[in-house]
Amino acid sequence: MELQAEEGRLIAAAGPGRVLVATAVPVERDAVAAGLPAARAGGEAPLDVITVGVGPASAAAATAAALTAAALRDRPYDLVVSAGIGGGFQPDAPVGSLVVADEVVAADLGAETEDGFLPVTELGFGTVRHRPPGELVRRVTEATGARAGAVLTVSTVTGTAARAAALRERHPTALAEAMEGFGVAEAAAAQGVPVLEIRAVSNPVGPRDRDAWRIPDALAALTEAFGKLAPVLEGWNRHDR
Ligand SMILES: O=C(O)c1cccc(C(=O)CC[C@H]2O[C@@H](n3cnc4c(=O)[nH]cnc43)[C@H](O)[C@@H]2O)c1
Repeated sequence: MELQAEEGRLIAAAGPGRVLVATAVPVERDAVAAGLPAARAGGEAPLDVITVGVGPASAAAATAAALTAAALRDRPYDLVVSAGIGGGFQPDAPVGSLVVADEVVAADLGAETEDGFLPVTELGFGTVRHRPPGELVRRVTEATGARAGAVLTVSTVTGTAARAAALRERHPTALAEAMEGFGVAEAAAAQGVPVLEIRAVSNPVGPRDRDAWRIPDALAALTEAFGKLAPVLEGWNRHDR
């Protein structure tokens, strides 16, 4: 496999569409890269896998920097993928399973009131939702067997059954939560680039229980998924939307 290592990132082969995969931490980056096919000699349009840090702010800043750098080199990306491990809402997203976001939702961006949570959109600001291209989501589910549903972005990992239930009540289609998707999506949207989010479930969303974590299994699921996804991502371009 032709794989160039640079500071904080790996470059592997892809096809016509330029794809940026944003993972939070190096183990996730390496799990994604391990699933990618060998680069074609002299191949154009690499698929880049980078680390963007934990949490939406770090993810947005690092993704924006990578997108801007690529655009300034006249090699803009056609698609950004937020990928990594995440918590799964039970029983719909069991540990070890794969989830693809049909919506990337900022679940705790808003205000607490006596009557409950208000998203920033109801306060008159911004956005709390990005929608990946439906056709691409469909192709990902077909290629990998991933379930499609909302993936929530939170700044605080859920640690109680009560909070898990409250999130699910506000977002009935939610299958997973993680901490970077919305930040990656905001950076992509600011540059007019579509976004996708893929999460391998490492733990249930709910009461904190480190013994229930299955990080190696989730990383293996991520590797397997990207093995199947490479042709889908390569073959897709933003005009397919
Ligand atoms: O110490 C804890 O109780 C705890 C529980 C869940 C996650 C963490 C992390 O520090 C990992 C954050 C990291 O992994 C993604 N992730 C994985 N599972 C979840 C989750 O259930 N809720 C939110 N994020 C999760 C996340 O995207 C970060 O990159 C600690």
